[in-house]
Formats: sequence, C-alpha cells, structure tokens
Amino acid sequence: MSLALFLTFSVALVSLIYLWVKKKYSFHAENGFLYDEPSFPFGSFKGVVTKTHPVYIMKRIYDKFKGKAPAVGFYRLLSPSVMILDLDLIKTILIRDFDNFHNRGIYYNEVHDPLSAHLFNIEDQAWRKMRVKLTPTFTSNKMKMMFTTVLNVSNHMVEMIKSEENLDMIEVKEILAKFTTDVIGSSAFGLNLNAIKDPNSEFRRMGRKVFNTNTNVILKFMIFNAFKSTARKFGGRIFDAEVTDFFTRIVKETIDYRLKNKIERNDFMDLMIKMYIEPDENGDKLTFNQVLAQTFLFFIAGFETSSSTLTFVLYNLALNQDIQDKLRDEIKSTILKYDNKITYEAMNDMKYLQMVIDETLRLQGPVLGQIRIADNDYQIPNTKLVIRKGTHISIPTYCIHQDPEYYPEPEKFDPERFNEENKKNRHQMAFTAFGSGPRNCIGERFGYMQSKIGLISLLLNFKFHPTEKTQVPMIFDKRSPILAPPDGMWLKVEKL
Ligand code: HEM
Repeated sequence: MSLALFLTFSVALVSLIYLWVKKKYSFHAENGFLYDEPSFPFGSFKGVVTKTHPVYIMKRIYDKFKGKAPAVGFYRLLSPSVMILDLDLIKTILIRDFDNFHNRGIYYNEVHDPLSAHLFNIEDQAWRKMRVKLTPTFTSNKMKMMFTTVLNVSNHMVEMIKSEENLDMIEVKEILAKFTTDVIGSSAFGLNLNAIKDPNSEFRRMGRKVFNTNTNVILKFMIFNAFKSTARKFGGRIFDAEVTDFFTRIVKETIDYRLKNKIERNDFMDLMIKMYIEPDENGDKLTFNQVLAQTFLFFIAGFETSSSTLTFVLYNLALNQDIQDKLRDEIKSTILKYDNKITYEAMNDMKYLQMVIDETLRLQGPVLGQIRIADNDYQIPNTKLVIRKGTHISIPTYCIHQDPEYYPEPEKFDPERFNEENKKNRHQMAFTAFGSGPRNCIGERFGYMQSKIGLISLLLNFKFHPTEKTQVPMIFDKRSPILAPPDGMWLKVEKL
C-alpha cells in the first residue's frame, strides 16, 4: 500500500470513528434532555477508578442538575443513561410503572459464565419465576430459625477479638468480613467455615477476589455492559475460572452430601435442593447451574454489604461516643427485659439499634444506587421528555441520602433522623438503602439481622475508639464496587 493510500485510509477511518462517537454523544440532546457533557471514551466517568469513585461523579451530576429537571442524561462510556432526580418520578418508575422498568440490563452469560446468571442480573420471566421461588427463604420465620446460628458465629468473633494481643489498633473491616463470610457459609451452605479463626480461609480468599477488583476488572465490566450482545457472542466472562471452579465444587459437594445422607437443615441450601430435585406445579425444576448462580449470589450479596454496614456503624460510633453509650444502654436494658437472653424478639425490640443502622446506611450505605433499563419508550409524566427503549436508568440513592433538602447538615451522624416522627415526615423515596418496589433487596431482613446480631455482641463486650489511622472525613475507596474505606478501618478496641 502506498503512503498516500495509507494516509487516506487512516484519515477516513478516524473521521468515521469521530462521526460515530459524535452521533452516540448526541443522543440526549436529540431527545431534549439536559445532560452532562461527555468526553471520549469514558463519557461522564473520566477519572473513574484511577482518580475517584463513581459515586463522586454521580454526586457532581446530581448536584449540578437537581431542581432543573426531573431527570438528566449522562453517558457510561458511549452508552446513554438517565439519572432520575425527582422523588415522585423515582416512585413511579420503581413501583407504579415497574412493568416497564423490571430489568437492570446488567451483562450476564448463562453459558460461559454460569455464576453471573443470578437473580440480581437475570431478566423478564426468568427473573419473575426465580424471585417467586426464592422469596420464602427470607420470611421472619426463616430468620428466626437462623438466629441462633448467626449468634453463635458472632460469639466466635467476640472470642477471637478478645484473644488479640494488641487492641490499640485493630483493622475491623477484615474481622467483620470474616464474620459475615462465616454467617453466610453456615446459613446458605450449611458449612462451618471458621474464616474468623483461619487466616487462610478459602471462602474469605474467594470473597476478596470478587470484591477487591482492579482497574482491568472494572473496565472489563463497563465494556461488557456497553456492548452486551458482542460480549455474549464472544463468551465474555466476568468471573475468573478459579472462582467459578471453587463455587461449583462447593455447591456440588454440599448437594451430594445432603442427598446421600438425607440431611435437612431448613436453610437456604435445603430450599434450593428441593427446587433442584422436585418439579414445581408447572413441572419445572432448577438446573444445577441455576442453583449454583443463586447460591453464589447469596454469598456475594450477603457478606460484603453487611460487613461494610457493620464497619461503618463502628466507625460512626467511634466518632460519636455519646451515641455509642446510648446504644449500649439500650442493648443492655432490652436484654434484661428478656430474661437476660439475646433473643430474636429482644433484637427486634431495640429501636435505637435500628435507627443507628439506618443512619449509617444513609451516610455510607454499601450500594450506591438502583439501576433499571427501560423496556419500551416511556414518556415522563407531565413532560414532553421520552426515555427511549433500552436506556439505562440510574436512581442516585447515595446522592439523595446526602441531599440537605431531605437531610439538613447531611454529613452529620444523627440517628434521630430515623425516629418514627422524622421518618413519617419524609418522602418514602428519600431513603432507599435496600431499593424499592418489586425488585428491592430480597435479603433485607437477613442483612439487618446479621448486622444487628454482630453489633449487639460487639457492643456488649467492647468499646470502640478512633485512632490516628481512622480516616476523617471518609473518602471512599476508588477501586471498590461498593462504598468502602480505602485502607481498611483502624479502630482502638477497649474490653469492657
Ligand atoms: C446491609 C445489607 C444489604 C444492603 C444495604 C443491600 C442492598 C441492596 C440493594 C440496594 C439492592 C438493589 C435493590 C433495587 O434495585 O431496588 C439489593 C438487591 C439484592 N440483594 Fe441486597 N442488600 C443487603 C443484604 C443482602 C443480603 C444479606 C442478601 C442475601 C443473602 C441480599 C440479596 C440481594 C439480592 C438477591 C438482590 C437482587 C434482588 C432482585 O433483583 O430481585 N442482600 N440489595
């Protein structure tokens, strides 16, 4: 090829790419939306992971456009997204018009990446059927049955902390992650994992592998999501072979062992095994891969969210000693009322405990927001704006939780925001740490229960203080998919 031909070809190619990108980035303008000016190739997310956490980018967009329109456009790489700013519209999308917004539009690949085809990601009828099947796992009755198992695990955690030689500077995030790993291991897999005591716990290592993502993994996830059908065609996998093989082996061994020894434990695995071997009223059974994916989801959804919540509760209590003392007093006096026993009923009677957890979820809730995808074109009520079919929708939970219109002095930790009266006077959508509508968090009860049990045990035995390594103010770890402290959570622990 001559140089002139080569140059002509290159110029033509660059011009074509330029026009294609320009067309992509004109989507919101063409649809009449206010939008955040994108820059190639990250769209609105320039500097994500390398410089900042996506939640700060979302907050910049929210603060700039809130009050100017019910919704604003932005771009994830080249894909258009719409952030919903108005609370009434959020309610309409999540609840009233749920039929048009029932999917999240997240990449999954049943064939090449079976772990990814779980309840959080799957769509349409497959999601509906699975949600109906899994809902009975999380009733109050089921929680009550698992209560003692969780309490036993939390007692192990207390013993482990007591045996530490130096309590002046302890990294509590890792201890709490081991606690919730053991809780999920025992309640979902029926295994006595002992990650708390075992520094080489395989389960904990797998958990770290899934959540301690690096730039490559996050970029891969963004690219697969931006080009879903191509990624599917080429067998794109989010989870690496080691994680897939580990969970496949554990689930298979657990099922085989229980079936062979006729073991029934009334836990999550039991329910899955029943759905695996017994057809439902339509004659459908779950496949092994379906069982595998849901069990894996319960593991990843269950341990990191709750351990992160617990980590931040301890952080907030260390920085607010008066609130810590008040909460400990409530725990002690409530237990006295219940024959000096920590019971399911006593736990549910601790109203201040609930308020402290909710205020933590407001300030540092692990999940940044809710996502949905528009099934069909959708005209935003009382406007001419139309959200086009296939557009990604973002509900900016973190930004709403930080909005001074709903929470005056938003950076202040104040559990009273969640007393009955304040809750009643606030818009229902101003607090959505567990999402809302038919696709909300299915594990909410379990998340609260393990967080509460962990806190009751810890506060009865220890007092928590900040150290010089405790970060104030908190700047979230830019590499973490959920909100997490950047270098662990270092606190001083005083034995009581
Ligand atoms: C403090 C703890 C937790 C928090 C803050 C939390 C938060 C959330 C949020 C915000 C969503 C998205 C809801 C939406 O899009 O409307 C979600 C979904 C989900 N969560 Fe949780 N979660 C927690 C604990 C758990 C636990 C313990 C489990 C299971 C053992 C769990 C399982 C799930 C599942 C399966 C979904 C997807 C539901 C669906 O698509 O139908 N979560 N969670």
